[in-house]
Amino acid sequence: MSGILTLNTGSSSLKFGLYRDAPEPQMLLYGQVDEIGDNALLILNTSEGKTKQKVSAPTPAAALDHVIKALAPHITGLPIHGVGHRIVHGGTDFTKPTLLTGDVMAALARFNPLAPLHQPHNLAGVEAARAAFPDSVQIGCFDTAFHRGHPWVNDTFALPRAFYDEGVRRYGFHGVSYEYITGVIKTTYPDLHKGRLVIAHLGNGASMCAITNGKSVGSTMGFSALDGLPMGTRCGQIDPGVVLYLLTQKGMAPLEVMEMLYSKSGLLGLSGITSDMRELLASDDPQAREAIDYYVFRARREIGALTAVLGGIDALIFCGGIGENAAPIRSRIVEGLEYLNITVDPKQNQRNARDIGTGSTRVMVIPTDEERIIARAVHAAIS
Ligand SMILES: Nc1ncnc2c1ncn2[C@@H]1O[C@H](COP(=O)(O)OP(=O)(O)O)[C@@H](O)[C@H]1O
Ligand SMILES: CC(=O)OP(=O)(O)O
Ligand SMILES: [Mg+2]
Repeated sequence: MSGILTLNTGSSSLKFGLYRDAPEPQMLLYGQVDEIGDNALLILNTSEGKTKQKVSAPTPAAALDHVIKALAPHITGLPIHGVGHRIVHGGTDFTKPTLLTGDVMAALARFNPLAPLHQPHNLAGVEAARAAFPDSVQIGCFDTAFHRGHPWVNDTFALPRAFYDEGVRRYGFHGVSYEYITGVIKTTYPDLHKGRLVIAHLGNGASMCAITNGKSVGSTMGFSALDGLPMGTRCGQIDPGVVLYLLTQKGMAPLEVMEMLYSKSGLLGLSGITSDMRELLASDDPQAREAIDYYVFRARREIGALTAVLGGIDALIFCGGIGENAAPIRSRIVEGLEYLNITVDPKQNQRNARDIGTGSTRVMVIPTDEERIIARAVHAAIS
């Protein structure tokens, strides 16, 4: 009997899952360390219920130490043979789950500047897991991999050609989540699988993906995880002229601009209050309302754009923390999409039901499960 651990290490949270190895890995527990820092919170969900514990975890490695302590009683007799990691950026080369050797880690570290909120933390999680479980293999699953078959026109920017060749192109992210949702569609609704899907992954980070025949043909995220929809703290689509203005006219330093675009913009920047959609929905502050107005407007606009890429739409699928739970956001996004036969039933929407649509285009809510995709990849690697 062996165990599989999955890790999704971010700048402010570390999510983990423990599985018993099997062709369809069996989840034993899952949890997360939130707000990595001196006042972090370790949440553990087991068959016996949920526990929460304040911990001091100034770094992702320190957070992993707490996770390992919490796992100890659950992994006696279940040696961890493989640890699977969500790695946000795999560039053009890493198109499938990969053994994270020293050479691969060095190659992946080159993408740190392209995903500064994610990649360095993802890689730190790998090193911490390697040290904690020296007998295990480390497997990386890449958020960019699902998008690698994009048609060229969806991958390129209209810059001098040499930049595309050196890797300045639209990669697309959240691929592990899109792979999971596409898999659910394939097994549960085989007819729909052949159709034209727009999946909206609306979490802290957010993107949408256009899929046909189970393959990604377009995504709102591009070269970095900044592009496309506005997010918790990231700006989403922006005219590059704004960045030039900030640098050349306002005299902002490049790192200052980066910090602003990644960590001070999006819902947080517009509302001036919070990046958390729950708090914004509960607030009657006019700026909170405007932040939501912009979020909804951009989401609706991108559904239209991706529908154009697909030449029509058969299903719109919501996932991610906001997509799965925020009924008022879903109903506002679809307002005005009647022309695409997208309408929702208010009661079904309120219940976060799987099928919430009333028109000929299906509208669905499917909880994503990135950890399961990672656990399956580890199973394949260790069997
Ligand atoms: N019931 C809810 N209503 C509205 N928003 C919610 C609800 N539950 C979670 N969210 C939002 O989901 C977002 C986090 O999404 P999640 O997918 O968990 O993030 P991450 O990208 O870190 O995995 C936050 O903005 C949070 O407010
Ligand atoms: C790529 C990305 O934005 O990831 P997350 O949603 O985990 O921040
Ligand atoms: Mg997420």
